[in-house]
Amino acid sequence: MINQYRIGGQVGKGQHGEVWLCEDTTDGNKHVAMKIVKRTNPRLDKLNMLRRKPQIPPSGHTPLTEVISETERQIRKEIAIMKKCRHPHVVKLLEVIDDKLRSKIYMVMEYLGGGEIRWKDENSCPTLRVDQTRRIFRDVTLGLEYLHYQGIIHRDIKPANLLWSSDRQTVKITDFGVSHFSYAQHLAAVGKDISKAEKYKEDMIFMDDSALSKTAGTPSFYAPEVISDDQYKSFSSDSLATPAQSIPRRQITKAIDIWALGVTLYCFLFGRVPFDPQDQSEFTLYRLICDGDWGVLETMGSDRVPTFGRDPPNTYRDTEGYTAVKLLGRLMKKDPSKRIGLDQVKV
Ligand SMILES: Nc1ncnc2c1ncn2[C@@H]1O[C@H](COP(=O)(O)OP(=O)(O)OP(=O)(O)O)[C@@H](O)[C@H]1O
Repeated sequence: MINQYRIGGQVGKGQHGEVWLCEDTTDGNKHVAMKIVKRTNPRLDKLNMLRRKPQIPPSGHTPLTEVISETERQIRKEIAIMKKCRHPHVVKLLEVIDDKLRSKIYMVMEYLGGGEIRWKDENSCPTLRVDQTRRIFRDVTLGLEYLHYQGIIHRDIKPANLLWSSDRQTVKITDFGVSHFSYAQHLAAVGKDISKAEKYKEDMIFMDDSALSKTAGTPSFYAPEVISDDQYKSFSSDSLATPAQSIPRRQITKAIDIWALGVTLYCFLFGRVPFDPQDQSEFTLYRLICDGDWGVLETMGSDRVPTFGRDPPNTYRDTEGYTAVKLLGRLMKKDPSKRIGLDQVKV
């Protein structure tokens, strides 16, 4: 037992901790999910320290106990972001238990008993019908629209982070492990001026937009602007003449989630990722994402709805295939400024 929660079986394991199914004995033994994370992870802490500059250096007044590890900082950020979220298509954080004695943090969340979305079979054929994909896509779009309105960039939208509710009627966005809260983006979303902002002052620790320039998420779902010049361009032949430092870094915005939503939709419709290098190398993957095109199979979904190809003629305008391929094209526009917005996606 941890407080009122009776621990059952393990449902998953992530980079930072394990997720367990629990019963809330004060609420009719209702199922909840508990993510148990250690406050420190020496291996990850060391790796992260190498990757980033400290954001808030401990001052002479900072007690030693307040100097938190990199792992704990990430967990606190994840918790702060989840606390902001109350939406039918975003996993709900119910409670946080801080166990200082065991140096652990327990995150109690609503239990999404339907598990991960199965979108391909062993032959990489799609397992979802087009109407099922449409429903899932609608749920994710609404959840993502809410996150962006809150100023949250998820940064790891992919099928594995979309879980079914127990009744399999609803899909919810989960895993805020690499998400970012930007006060500036929140104000922009609600149409306010940053200089007049007083609220959220306690979130200063999470507002450093420079952290956005660090690559995070899952490579197959990276948007072109996420692939930093030092990862791709500095190794490309052009860069022999142009040092990587001289190429300006592109701004990372919520548009990276829209791209990842496009890759996710592609996975659901075709049972494979749009950019899949034969040599399995990360460099080729980055090149394909930045400069390559994606293919369209003749049919989409397990019900094999015709697509009419990559650039279907207007005569197919009223078909589902035409609409889906056009939508994929607008979601996966290489230039983030030309990428479709969620308001148009909904239309
Ligand atoms: N609220 C939940 N309800 C049911 N299962 C969940 C819930 N949250 C997570 N899981 C399951 O537990 C697994 C581990 O989740 P967790 O978020 O810790 O790790 P992850 O998705 O691998 O991310 P990371 O390694 O970045 O922390 C997930 O794959 C998911 O299947």
